[in-house]
Amino acid sequence: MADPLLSHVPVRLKRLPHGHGLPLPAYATPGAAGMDVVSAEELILRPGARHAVATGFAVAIPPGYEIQVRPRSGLALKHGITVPNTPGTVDSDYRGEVKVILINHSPDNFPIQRGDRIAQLVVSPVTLARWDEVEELDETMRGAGGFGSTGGHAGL
Ligand SMILES: O=c1ccn([C@H]2C[C@H](O)[C@@H](COP(=O)(O)OP(=O)(O)OP(=O)(O)O)O2)c(=O)[nH]1
Ligand SMILES: [Mg+2]
Repeated sequence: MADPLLSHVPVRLKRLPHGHGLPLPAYATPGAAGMDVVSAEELILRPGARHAVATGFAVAIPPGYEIQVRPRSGLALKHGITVPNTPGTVDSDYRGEVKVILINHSPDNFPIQRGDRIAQLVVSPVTLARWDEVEELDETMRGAGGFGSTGGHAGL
């Protein structure tokens, strides 16, 4: 049988000194879209605070791809911990440490241990576009209507 990993996009990853001993980002199940990524540092995220959490590695994403940094729903639902810039964008030409920006929306301190799974990384193709500037745009049924123009939430 063909190796299923053959169809995976290879991404070069360099472990940084403070990342030694940590598991690499990994899919928790065979059908997972994101790889869980762990913290390379220990900290306490106070209520309302933000922090760019170290992951302990840098990457060279192949041209034509990006890595999206997304929150974990369990942390969001149970602890109010999310990624304020979600989806975070790691560009293919970025060679610095991958960081996970976290914010604590709960009234409680949120302690993070080294090795805790804090977010997930989705490797995704990027479509590059160019602008084709014109004087007039074609007409549509929607026109300029937006922001709830087709109807609001029941009761509003
Ligand atoms: O969650 C994130 C978001 C960004 N980055 C790194 C990789 C990315 O390639 C770089 C720049 O990110 P972005 O373009 O979102 O930030 P910016 O504020 O526009 O900074 P810059 O002017 O450096 O592009 O920062 C991360 O490590 N994690
Ligand atoms: Mg930028």
